[in-house]
Amino acid sequence: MEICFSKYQGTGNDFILIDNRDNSFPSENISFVEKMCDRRFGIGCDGLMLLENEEGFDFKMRYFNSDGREGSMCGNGGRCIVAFAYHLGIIKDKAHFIAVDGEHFANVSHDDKQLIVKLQMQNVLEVETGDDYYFLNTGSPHYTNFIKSHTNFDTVTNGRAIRYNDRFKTEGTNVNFISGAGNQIQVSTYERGVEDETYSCGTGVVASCISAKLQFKTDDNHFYVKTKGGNLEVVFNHKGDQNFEDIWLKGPATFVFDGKLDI
Ligand SMILES: N[C@H](CCC[C@H](N)C(=O)O)C(=O)O
Repeated sequence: MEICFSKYQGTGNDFILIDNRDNSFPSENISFVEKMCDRRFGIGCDGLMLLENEEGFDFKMRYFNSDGREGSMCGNGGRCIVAFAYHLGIIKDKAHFIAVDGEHFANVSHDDKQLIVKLQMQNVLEVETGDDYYFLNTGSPHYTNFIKSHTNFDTVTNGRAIRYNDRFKTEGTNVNFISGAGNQIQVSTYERGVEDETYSCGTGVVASCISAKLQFKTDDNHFYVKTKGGNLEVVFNHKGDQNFEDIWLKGPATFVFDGKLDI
């Protein structure tokens, strides 16, 4: 069997995209998905996505972490699958799709050289606030904490210590480290399911902006975020307390190459 795929990246968070509208992809085969995602024995990516048909929507997004297991929502992945649907001609400049965490709207635009996708994320109704951390779900679970500077900061070692502590070792969590102030922050993320630092994490960036809003008590609802792989913007409506609505994640979603795999 031949599998056609496309590689995309959104601020360095990279994905394999497969048009599975005919349902031919062996998605139950965890070790096969894991191998496709492997950077040495496969194509290489942080996650793999299937674009499928769903009545009432432009498409359905199914997301797999690079460990081969179907995961929770992926913000950069959501932006990339919208770009993929745009290139396939399934959508024009607007998308309405369904993912594991519910329905999403998105808009596609261009800047001088790339495709920009703005994706609406689920509302956040609850933020756990600890002495030195926040913990919230933006489609995926995110632990966030603030550091003085990213210079010489070891995201992998520090992230792994939190992800595998007694609280999180079974279910796992993504862990974000935030530096900066006000509405301009830098974020690094240790991702569960990849079990490594990724260059950017969309749901993590959203969680970090909400945490920064609560931490810095700024009036701004428009955040500018630097990640290892590029810049993202987040806007939301803070309804008060822990209640955030109309959350949008915006940034480039870029086609890298197409390929074919014989299995
Ligand atoms: N990179 C993704 C997050 C994937 C979440 C996944 N690692 C998990 O929680 O299992 C993003 O852009 O939002």
